[in-house]
Amino acid sequence: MKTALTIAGSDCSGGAGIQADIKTMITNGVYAMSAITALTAQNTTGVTAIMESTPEFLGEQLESIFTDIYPDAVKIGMVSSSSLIKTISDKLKKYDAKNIVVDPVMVATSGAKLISDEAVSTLKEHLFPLATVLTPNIPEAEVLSEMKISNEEEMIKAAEIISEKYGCAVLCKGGHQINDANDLLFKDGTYTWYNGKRINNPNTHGTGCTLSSAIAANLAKGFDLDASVKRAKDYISGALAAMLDLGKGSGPMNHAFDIQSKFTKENSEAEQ
Ligand SMILES: Nc1ncnc2c1ncn2[C@@H]1O[C@H](COP(=O)(O)OP(=O)(O)OP(=O)(O)O)[C@@H](O)[C@H]1O
Ligand SMILES: Cc1ncc(COP(=O)(O)O)c(N)n1
Repeated sequence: MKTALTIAGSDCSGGAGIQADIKTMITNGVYAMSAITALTAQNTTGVTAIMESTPEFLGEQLESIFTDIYPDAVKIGMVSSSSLIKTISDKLKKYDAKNIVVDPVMVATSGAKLISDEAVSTLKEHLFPLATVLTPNIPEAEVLSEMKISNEEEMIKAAEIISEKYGCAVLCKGGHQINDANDLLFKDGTYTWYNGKRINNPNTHGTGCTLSSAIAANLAKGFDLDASVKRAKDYISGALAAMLDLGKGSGPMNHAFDIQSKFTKENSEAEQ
């Protein structure tokens, strides 16, 4: 069985972070492992507390993983401080990690800031150059390209700037309303659109985490980047279209939409 590792923060409410990543990796057919960068106390309405891992403890987690079950792909999500980012880049280099998907998580859907300003420059210097693909949303792509994005041409330009600056592919995600949930992959000087149909679902907590983990899982299985993005896009569309509605704020998606039918009959029997 192929294996994937998520290096990210825990979301105790289960919709984003490590929890979303593990659900996504399992349902995309790989064995999932996790190295936790921080514990968050959060739910669908917001983040109330963050407790970071120490760099030493994060380093120990990564040593345990890489010296035993080598990951075929690595996804990196919320990493809030420079020392944690440096620990990750040191270990990825030490173990020659492959298929690295970096989701530059900066702000949660609920509005909470998940990274310090100093850490953004450390991400750029130490982690982005190791990435196979970066997956910024539009606000993150604006920060990284230092330009405003208000149409598709500007999305292409921003992705090109980021790709050239860091020498990796860039998937600029269009979930933030510019178009119909169309994402742009800029790679090797050219671009491809991955068109999605906007699903009228207000519950989008964890979409970024889920998409990047689905890409990592498919890279782990041996698909190339284009095929992995296409498969990840199909997966997230299915998870959103399942219209799960939990919590008081922007709720989580149904990561298990594909296997849920197996349980539908017994769940409804149990409810009666
Ligand atoms: N309403 C929607 N319908 C269909 N696809 C969507 C919708 N919202 C987001 N997506 C898709 O979800 C993926 C994540 O995009 P988005 O821009 O929301 O990322 P993000 O902002 O990093 O996510 P997060 O909300 O987790 O921070 C993209 O493939 C995007 O096109
Ligand atoms: C631990 C953790 N990692 C990432 C996110 C971003 O996800 P979203 O923007 O969908 O809330 C989050 N809320 N929590």
